[in-house]
Amino acid sequence: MAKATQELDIVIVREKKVKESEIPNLPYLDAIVKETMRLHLHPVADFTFVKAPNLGSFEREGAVWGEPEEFRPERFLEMEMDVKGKNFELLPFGSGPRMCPGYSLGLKMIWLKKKINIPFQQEENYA
Ligand code: HEM
Repeated sequence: MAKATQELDIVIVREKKVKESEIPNLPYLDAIVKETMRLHLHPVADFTFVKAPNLGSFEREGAVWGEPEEFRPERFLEMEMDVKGKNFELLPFGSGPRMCPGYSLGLKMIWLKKKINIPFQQEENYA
């Protein structure tokens, strides 16, 4: 939380609200989103992956992650890994032709979650 607050202070300036276009400038918060998905979204995937039932367990695989049960967002700063179906170690939206078509909207909405609690400002040209 301290690191996330510090990143917001440096990049966004306190009291100012975060705009969607500023999300790429917040790598630590992005890493928190990914780490949360790695640890907590795989049970959802387990239910939906009818074609490959154990794909969801890669997210907690020790050989892949090292201390997989530990909440450590920093791991995503040390590696290039996205959540869009390319990296099979982390598939909160599935992969391939039946991958979640709503992933882009889903990823944006995650930043609005109350638990992360980032004050958000609507973009002026937001349709
Ligand atoms: C964080 C939010 C979300 C997560 C974690 C998520 C996750 C998933 C997963 C794991 C699948 C199954 C993929 C597969 O079988 O390979 C799926 C399918 C699907 N998702 Fe999402 N989803 C999210 C948001 C959304 C949103 C916002 C929409 C629509 C606006 C959406 C629409 C769908 C649909 C229609 C499918 C079925 C696709 C198919 O079977 O061809 N999802 N989602």
